Amino acid sequence: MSSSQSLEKVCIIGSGNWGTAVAKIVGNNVTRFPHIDSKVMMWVFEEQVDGTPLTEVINTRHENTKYLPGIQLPANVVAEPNLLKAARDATLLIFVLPHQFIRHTCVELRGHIRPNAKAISLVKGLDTHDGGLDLVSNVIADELSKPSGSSSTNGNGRTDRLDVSILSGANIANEIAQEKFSETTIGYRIEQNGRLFHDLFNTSYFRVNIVNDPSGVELCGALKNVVALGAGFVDGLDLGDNTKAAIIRIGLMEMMRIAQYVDPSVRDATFFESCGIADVITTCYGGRNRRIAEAFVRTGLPFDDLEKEMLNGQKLQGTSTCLKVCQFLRERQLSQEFPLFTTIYNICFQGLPPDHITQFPLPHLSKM
Ligand SMILES: NC(=O)C1=CN([C@@H]2O[C@H](COP(=O)(O)OP(=O)(O)OC[C@H]3O[C@@H](n4cnc5c(N)ncnc54)[C@H](O)[C@@H]3O)[C@@H](O)[C@H]2O)C=CC1
Ligand SMILES: O=C(CO)COP(=O)(O)O
Repeated sequence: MSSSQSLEKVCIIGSGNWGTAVAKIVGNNVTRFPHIDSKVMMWVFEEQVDGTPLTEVINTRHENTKYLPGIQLPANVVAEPNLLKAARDATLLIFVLPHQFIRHTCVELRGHIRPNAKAISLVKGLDTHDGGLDLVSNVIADELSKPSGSSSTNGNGRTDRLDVSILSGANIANEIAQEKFSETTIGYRIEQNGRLFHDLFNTSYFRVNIVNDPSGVELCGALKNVVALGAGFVDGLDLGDNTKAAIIRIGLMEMMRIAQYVDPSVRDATFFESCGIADVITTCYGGRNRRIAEAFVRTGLPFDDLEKEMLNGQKLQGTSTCLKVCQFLRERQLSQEFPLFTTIYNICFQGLPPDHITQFPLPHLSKM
């Protein structure tokens, strides 16, 4: 095997606001490691920007003018519109797409990734499966480890399950792209892979901590987006900081309990990592879910219209996560135990007036 074949090779699957900020970090970091190829492939869902393909804009200007304007990318980040071409040589796959695009992207990739590939998901959202909630990391592992045809191996020539770590934290992409200090959390199943991804992402301004609680890290990232909608309603109603702090506190308590219903192995301690309380706070102050929920109250327009008008192609993750989580709770007769999540759902989807955000009954304390 030649030395270039034995190098780890990185492919970033996604090129939105966070995907592009991450490309800057990873593109710079790989040049420090002799065992990692310095070329970083980035799959771009192709679109025209002022009449030019976005991939061409990125590869000539080294800037994603649509999703992360004003930030220079390292020249070793190569934008590629063909998914299979982007990922075919990669041993380190970084998934950073809005959650609604994950499954079909993985189905397209099935049978086309390297047998020794490892993955990490930066996606904050959830999927559904047979009436239950499915973690995005499971969707990625399931879809990319499924047998194709009757072969005893799967289409990628691998017999084992793809290992998928999780990265999630208080990480507003624009701030990190400007190298403002923040922390993040990697949840690993296989410690060696957690350490490998730690090295790929860690910088002086983006401090990575690794924990052996992948489901906890992932559920934090998905569920906090629902709490952020509640914070946006508070802002839209001009209710002030004490009310927002209450929403954050109650939201965190409900997140911890929902996580237990989804995966009882989730650890409470994970909620005190960057992926937990810190991400709830940052998203409830600076995130897109908060901003659109505030506009929902002030304008009365539907979320879909506001997303199109205000986000320039970026995607909201909170509303569809709220729908899936509250359906999961309802089917298990658990809604009454989660009054904040249920109220947010009723405001988003059932026409409940937003001022009900502070009018829900408190659950019995012994249940918290
Ligand atoms: N933006 C942020 O500050 C952060 C985002 N995240 C999470 O990262 C994930 C990705 O978010 P962003 O990078 O911000 O994306 P984004 O919301 O900025 O951009 C949307 C992306 O979806 C792509 N897209 C549109 N239609 C598609 C299709 N049919 N198939 C595949 N891709 C399609 C667009 O090309 C674009 O790259 C989300 O789960 C988000 O919650 C996590 C931390 C921070
Ligand atoms: O996840 C985020 C910050 O950690 C970004 O949240 P929004 O998607 O609400 O902008």
